[in-house]
Amino acid sequence: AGRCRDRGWGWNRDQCRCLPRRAMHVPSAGSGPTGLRFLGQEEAQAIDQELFTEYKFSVDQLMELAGLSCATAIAKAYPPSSFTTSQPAVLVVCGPGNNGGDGLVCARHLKMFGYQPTVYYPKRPSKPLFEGLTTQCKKMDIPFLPEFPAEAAFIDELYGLVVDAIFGFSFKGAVREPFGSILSTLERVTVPIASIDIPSGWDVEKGKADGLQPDMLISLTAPKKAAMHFTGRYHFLGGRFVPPALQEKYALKLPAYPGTDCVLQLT
Ligand SMILES: NC(=O)C1=CN([C@@H]2O[C@H](COP(=O)(O)OP(=O)(O)OC[C@H]3O[C@@H](n4cnc5c(N)ncnc54)[C@H](O)[C@@H]3O)[C@@H](O)[C@H]2O)[C@H](O)CC1
Ligand SMILES: [K+]
Repeated sequence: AGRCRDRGWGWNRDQCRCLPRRAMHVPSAGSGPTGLRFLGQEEAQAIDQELFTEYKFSVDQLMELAGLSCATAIAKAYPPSSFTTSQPAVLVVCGPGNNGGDGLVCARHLKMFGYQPTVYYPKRPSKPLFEGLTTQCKKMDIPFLPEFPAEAAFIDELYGLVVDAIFGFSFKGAVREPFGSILSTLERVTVPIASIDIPSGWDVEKGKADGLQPDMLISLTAPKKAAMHFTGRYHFLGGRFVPPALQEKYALKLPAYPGTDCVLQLT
């Protein structure tokens, strides 16, 4: 089981054993077991835009629901009692866009749920939304790291989980600094990584075979095509805010969320 934590290895639920990730089954078509659709990058952005322009949601409304979904999914997969560190310490790494905003909301809810989150947020947009979310975290006594840990081993020692909120569905091209160095350190950590919406550094449609291999993926609204290449243990769907007419327009075929839950476990 120790090998399962090694980079390049993961738990295969079908065969109930650890396997090299490259040997695992990768679905080939554009739809998953429930028939739900995997979105392309432009389609994900179009749905996002329509939620704001046609359906009149505000970004902070949807971000709050997205971040709450992420914290809820994390609490289901990694309850505080499962941490081997003295405290349920979580490192939340936030990027410069809305994916990073989801990370800040997630950190705040994790704190409410009894975790000890620490945020690293190197590129902060000077917009009231992100400034407000940062202040909310600070006023909840969530520490912000001035520098990223230089060694993956420091992260393994101090934290039981890393939340990857660096890039979401708008990521394009080669990773620019400082995120290239951050991602190469994260690729070497052995504690589980939970990625929000897309494993950061992955092409939104094609994935990245030699990139970050998170243990958990929380797809928001609907999984993007990259999710077909996800081989970690937990895949959750969150962001239960898409009105039925919009679900129908984009033929999302979302599975039914259980009761009043804001997340649904896909695998
Ligand atoms: N409808 C929904 O499901 C909602 C999802 N949310 C979350 O929002 C992100 C998408 O947010 P967006 O701001 O459009 O983009 P990103 O966060 O993915 O990143 C943009 C940010 O990153 C920079 N960037 C892009 N490519 C690179 C690169 N190669 N190197 C370095 N930097 C790069 C870019 O300049 C921008 O600054 C979605 O995934 C969800 O997580 C909303 O919270 C709610 C609605
Ligand atoms: K991410």
